[in-house]
Amino acid sequence: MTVRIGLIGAGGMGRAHVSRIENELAGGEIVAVADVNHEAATAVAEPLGARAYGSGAELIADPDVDAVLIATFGKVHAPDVVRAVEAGKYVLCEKPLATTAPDCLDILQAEQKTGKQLVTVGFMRRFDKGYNEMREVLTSGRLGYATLLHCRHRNPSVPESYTTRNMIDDTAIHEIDISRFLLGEEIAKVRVDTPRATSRRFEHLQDPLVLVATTESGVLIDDEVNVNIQFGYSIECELVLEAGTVRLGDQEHTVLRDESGNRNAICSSHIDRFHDAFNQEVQQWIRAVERDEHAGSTAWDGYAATVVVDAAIESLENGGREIGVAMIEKPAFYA
Ligand SMILES: NC(=O)c1ccc[n+]([C@@H]2O[C@H](COP(=O)([O-])OP(=O)(O)OC[C@H]3O[C@@H](n4cnc5c(N)ncnc54)[C@H](O)[C@@H]3O)[C@@H](O)[C@H]2O)c1
Ligand SMILES: O[C@H]1[C@H](O)[C@@H](O)[C@H](O)[C@@H](O)[C@H]1O
Repeated sequence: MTVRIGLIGAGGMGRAHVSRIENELAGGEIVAVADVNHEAATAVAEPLGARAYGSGAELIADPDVDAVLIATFGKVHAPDVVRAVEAGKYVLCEKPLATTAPDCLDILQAEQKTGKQLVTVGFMRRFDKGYNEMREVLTSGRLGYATLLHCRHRNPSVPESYTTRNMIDDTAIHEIDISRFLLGEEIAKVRVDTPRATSRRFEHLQDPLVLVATTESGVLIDDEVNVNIQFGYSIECELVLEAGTVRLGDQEHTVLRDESGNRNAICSSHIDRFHDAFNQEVQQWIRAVERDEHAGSTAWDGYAATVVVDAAIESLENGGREIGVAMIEKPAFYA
């Protein structure tokens, strides 16, 4: 069976997913594309012989769409996720699931009503080889339990429209999710530190930021979010255990050695750094939809990350005060 996929959001991420589904992965085809910018939808749809729509609602109602891939702006994800779920369609929604906890709760409620897990959140780092090896070191128990997790999320630059809030709800959300994935527990409290700002930023940005979070068992997580580092895209992570440490290895496949020394190439964005993880994520989702099964992170994971984002933003707005993360009790549906 070929899974007939409808894409909502024909921007950078949407087009990257179309390219992987059409050229690199098996088992899926794009049959419809929706974007509020109808021209953008048509430009992606036409070469594929797919239908173009001006809204997610029309695309979700199309009976030829088996499953929905959402790559619109985070703050507009929720209504389309709810519509897709109510239509009984599997949905892979780019991160964040939604930008507020109430929007995430609407999704959790809609999904539970169907009695079936239909929502996957695009936390693609969960498919990265390095993070999975780190997790294996922790779960094997051979180095004891975790005490600290050091993370760095560095982007070369961001557009002027990018806000300080986005540094948390769009960028740090990756570390919030991967910390939960690695450590297997929830984050209990968080604060945001604001060091001296770089001159290489737009004036309105508080860049860099450091999120300092503590998990339920007391593991301390520090996450440097630095979105104007200039030199490239650099994601680092080190887990400290009782009897050793494990960190993500070098991001590139080769190291060049010549008269200038040893060096490897620098990634330029999430597209090259997480190419394999994105492919794994989308391929596993397509295969799972074929089998009528859920794959990847759940709507609960989307909610759990967003409540930490909310607490971090509250901290930022209150001079870096530590804020407790207020979560609902996890429904048995997501156990
Ligand atoms: N996993 C990752 O590492 C990663 C990387 C980049 C972006 N993303 C996520 O992908 C999503 C899209 O990001 P992007 O960089 O492609 O943004 P983008 O601005 O390039 O594209 C977004 C598109 O959505 C369309 N759109 C906006 N609101 C809409 C609506 N209500 N209905 C239909 N179309 C609508 C816009 O017209 C635009 O074409 C975001 O959620 C972002 O966080 C994830
Ligand atoms: O590092 C990038 C960057 O911070 C983007 O703004 C975000 O949308 C991506 O998801 C992330 O991988």
